[in-house]
This record gives sequence, structure tokens and C-alpha cells, in this order.
Amino acid sequence: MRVAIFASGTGSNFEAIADNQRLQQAGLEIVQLVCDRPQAAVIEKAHRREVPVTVLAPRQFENRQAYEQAVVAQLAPLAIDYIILAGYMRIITPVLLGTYPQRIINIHPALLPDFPGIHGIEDAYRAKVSETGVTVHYIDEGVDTGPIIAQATVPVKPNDTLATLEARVHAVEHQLYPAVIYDLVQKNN
Ligand SMILES: Nc1nc2c(c(=O)[nH]1)N[C@@H](CN(C=O)c1ccc(C(=O)N[C@@H](CCC(=O)O)C(=O)O)cc1)CN2
Ligand SMILES: NCC(=O)N[C@@H]1O[C@H](COP(=O)([O-])[O-])[C@@H](O)[C@H]1O
Repeated sequence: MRVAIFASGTGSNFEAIADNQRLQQAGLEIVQLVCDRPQAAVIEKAHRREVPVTVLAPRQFENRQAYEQAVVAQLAPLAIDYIILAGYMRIITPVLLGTYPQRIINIHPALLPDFPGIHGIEDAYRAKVSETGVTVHYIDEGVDTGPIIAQATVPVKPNDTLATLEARVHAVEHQLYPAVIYDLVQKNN
């Protein structure tokens, strides 16, 4: 199964996917990293793993649609089966959704529909919930509203700091996302 991974930041989920031996043995091919931020740390992680990188800065385009048309043009010759969002911090428009219908997935660091948006862990922490979690879902035109594929819970401990909770959530992400992608590879092959 040929995938492009989209990321904007650190790239720990990219790493967890790219370094997963079970996924490699099952036939996952990461054929491109797409990044919207030229300075993102994920770019070096991709270079170290010899994953081809496309960096497109949205501000260089007239609008969202033109930006995504440029992304589609980059991916068109690659025969991509799925787009995997891994900390990609841009809203996906109907340009990509129409090109890859039901083929774009995302990981969110909360138990959707609770705590949507870009601060899911912090929002859960400040809400003082005893349990949060991680969600993998399909992308649709809404934000964090797409069909849920899988969820995993993460306990919030009384002595947690935001940093200790973030670390616990990320550790669960790095287990759940590869497991979900493994199931997609099995179905797709
Ligand atoms: N169509 C969809 N696109 C995306 C979804 C989705 O569910 N549907 N999930 C997001 C991930 N996400 C977290 O909830 C998210 C990411 C980014 C934004 C956002 O407002 N981004 C700004 C730009 C921010 C920046 O450049 O710093 C924007 O796009 O204008 C909201 C939610 C991924 N995409
Ligand atoms: N709403 C989407 C969202 O908040 N995504 C989150 O961004 C982080 C990216 O980390 P990474 O760059 O280390 O993979 C991850 O925690 C992911 O769940």
C-alpha cells in the first residue's frame, strides 16, 4: 500500500509509522512526506529515512484551493492509495477530499467528539477529566467530524503535569496509528 504522510511539526507519528517493522513487512510504502512548514523537524526525519519530501508553503499560493492543487499535482504520478495526516495543521479542502475520497486519515490526541481542534491534550488537561485518549478517523469536510476508525483511552493521573500527560498520549498514538494503518494495509493488499 502506497501512502503519502502529511505533517507540519515534530514528526513523532511519522517516525512511529516509518520505523514500524511490521508495517514494512506487510507492504507499506511511504512514497512521500508532504510538509507545509519549511523549518519543520519532520523534514530531517524523512531525509534520514530517505523518504522523498515535498515542502509547499501555503502563503506562496493565492488561496487554499491553489495550494492543494499544487499538492495534488505532486502526488498524481505516485499512485497513492492513502494520505496519512500526522500532525498536519491545515484544513483539508474538497480539492484533496475529491481526489482521495475516503482515503485520507488523521490522528487526534483526544477522544472525539470531545476536545476537537489543535489543543486537544491541553483542553482535556485543563478540563480535569480523569480519562482522555486518542482517535484515528477519516477526514471529511468538517474538522474532527469524520467517521471514527479507532480510539484508545489514556488515563489522566492526579499528579500529572501537561507534559506528563502529553507524553502518555503520544505513546498511545505511536501504538494505535501503526496498528490502524496495518489493518488498512491488510485490507488494501
Ligand atoms: N477537512 C479537514 N481537515 C483537517 C482535519 C479534519 O478533521 N478535516 N483535521 C485537522 C487536524 N486539526 C486538528 O484538529 C486541525 C489542524 C489545523 C487547523 C487549523 O485551523 N489550521 C489553520 C492554519 C494553522 C497554522 O497554519 O498554524 C488553517 O488551516 O487555516 C484546525 C484543525 C487537519 N485537517
Ligand atoms: N488536531 C490534530 C492534532 O492535534 N494532531 C496532533 O499533533 C501532534 C503531532 O505530533 P508529531 O508531529 O510528533 O507527530 C500529535 O499529537 C497529533 O495527534
